[in-house]
Formats: sequence, C-alpha cells, structure tokens
Amino acid sequence: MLELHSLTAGYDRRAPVFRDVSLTVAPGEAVGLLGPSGCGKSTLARVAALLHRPDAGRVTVDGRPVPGWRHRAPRALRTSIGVVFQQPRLAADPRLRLRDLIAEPLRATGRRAEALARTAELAARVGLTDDLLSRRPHEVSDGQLQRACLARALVLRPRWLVCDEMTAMLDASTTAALVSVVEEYRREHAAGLLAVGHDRVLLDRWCDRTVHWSSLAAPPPGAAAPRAVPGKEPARTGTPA
Ligand SMILES: Nc1ncnc2c1ncn2[C@@H]1O[C@H](COP(=O)(O)OP(=O)(O)OP(=O)(O)O)[C@@H](O)[C@H]1O
Repeated sequence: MLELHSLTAGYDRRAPVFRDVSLTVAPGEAVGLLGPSGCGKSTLARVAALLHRPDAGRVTVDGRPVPGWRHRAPRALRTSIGVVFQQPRLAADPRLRLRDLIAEPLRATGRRAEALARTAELAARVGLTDDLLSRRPHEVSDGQLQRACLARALVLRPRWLVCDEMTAMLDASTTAALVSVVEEYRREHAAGLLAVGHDRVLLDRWCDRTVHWSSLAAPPPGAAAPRAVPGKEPARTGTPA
C-alpha cells in the first residue's frame, strides 16, 4: 500500500496549502486525482513521491513508514516510486542525451551495467528511435521528451508510479501511447498508480477509481462532512484511452 495519512503540506508552515489530507493506493490499483487548479494536487504528488517533506502526517510505503524526504529517504523507498511530471523540460537535465536521461537512475544507483539493455528495451516501449536517443532535450519535441521521462521513471522497475499531469501538454495520440505504456507496465509489475490530472474523462477511463480533492481533505472543525463526488462509484475498472 501507498498510504498518505493526515498530511499537512505547503511552502510556508504558517499557511500550508492543505491540511489533514489522506489517500491510499493499493498494490496494482490506479487512482486518479482531480481537483481545482492550485488546491495542492502537485504538492501532494510530490509528497507521495518522497520529494517534498510534509509539515505533518505520515506516508507509509508497503507498510514502511517514510523516515525522511528527498535525499533523506532511504534509497530502497525512493527507488520504489517512479515519477513523471507535467513539464518534461523542467524535469530533464538539458545536457543529457535522451539515452543518458533514461539511464540516469541506473547510474545514480550503481547499476550502470544494466543501462544499455534497459534503455534499449524502454526506448522501444515508449517509441523512441535510436536517432532520438542520441539527441539532447532541446532537439526533441515535448512529446518525445515526455516519452523519455516516462522511460526514466520505469527504469528501476518501481512498484509505485506517480504521474502528475503527465499528458497535460500532449496531443491525443501521444497521450494514448503514454497511458498504454503505463498500463502495460502496471499489468506486468502489479504497480500502483497515482495519476493527477484535470481531464475527468481520461482519468475515468484510465483509473480504477477517480477521487476528487474535495473528498480528501478533512473539513475544518464545525464544517459539513466531505461530500461524495456526484455520480462517482468508489471503484471501477477502466481501459486506457
Ligand atoms: N515552490 C513553491 N513555492 C511556493 N508556493 C508554491 C510552490 N509550488 C506551488 N506553490 C503554491 O502552492 C499551491 C498549490 O500548488 P500545486 O501546484 O500543488 O496545485 P495544483 O492543484 O497541482 O494546481 P494545478 O492544477 O494548477 O497544477 C498554489 O497556491 C501554488 O501557488
């Protein structure tokens, strides 16, 4: 399980972006997260990916409480979660050729020997040719760079994936291609997924269940209980777009 318990997080402890938010993703489950712009979805995704320390609350991964974030998180926990962000250009080292970008986590974890075979396998999966693998980020399109970022997220075979608006900048065919790569990976590895997005239709098709931000945050004292999202079943099966 990837469990987020009563999280309070933000960028200023005196005024957190959200308080007391809880969410659980079961092994092999795909959970979509919808919510208004600025409510804190990306912040929550970064906490779940162990990249942003919450002010309060706790995260447990496969029953193991997370003792620290970023470089303070144990490597085994960090590498059990793959992350893809909305803007690949902000997430990619502009100096690296795409093949080195994909292999970066292998090099960082001392598994350089696997880089050649694993990069070739993942490049084929995400649809990157040899020519594209030899280029740097400024020489490829956003969609091609996002394909490389997805391959990088999968390279260590994570048990959990956090996709933060992964397809927001992409056209319909690239979106469909990337979603099907994620789904194929999840089928093979029984990986859990937290997919943040704005596109309800896509999330409903992609995920087993879609939750709305308003149902996650505990209400302030004295307020009404969180409302269910109208028309949403708690769990459903979906097929990739
Ligand atoms: N690095 C940062 N420093 C300070 N404030 C930030 C930072 N990143 C985000 N914020 C603020 O935190 C709040 C939540 O941002 P976040 O990106 O988590 O929202 P979101 O729900 O993902 O929004 P969107 O759907 O527009 O991407 C916003 O008010 C935003 O301005």
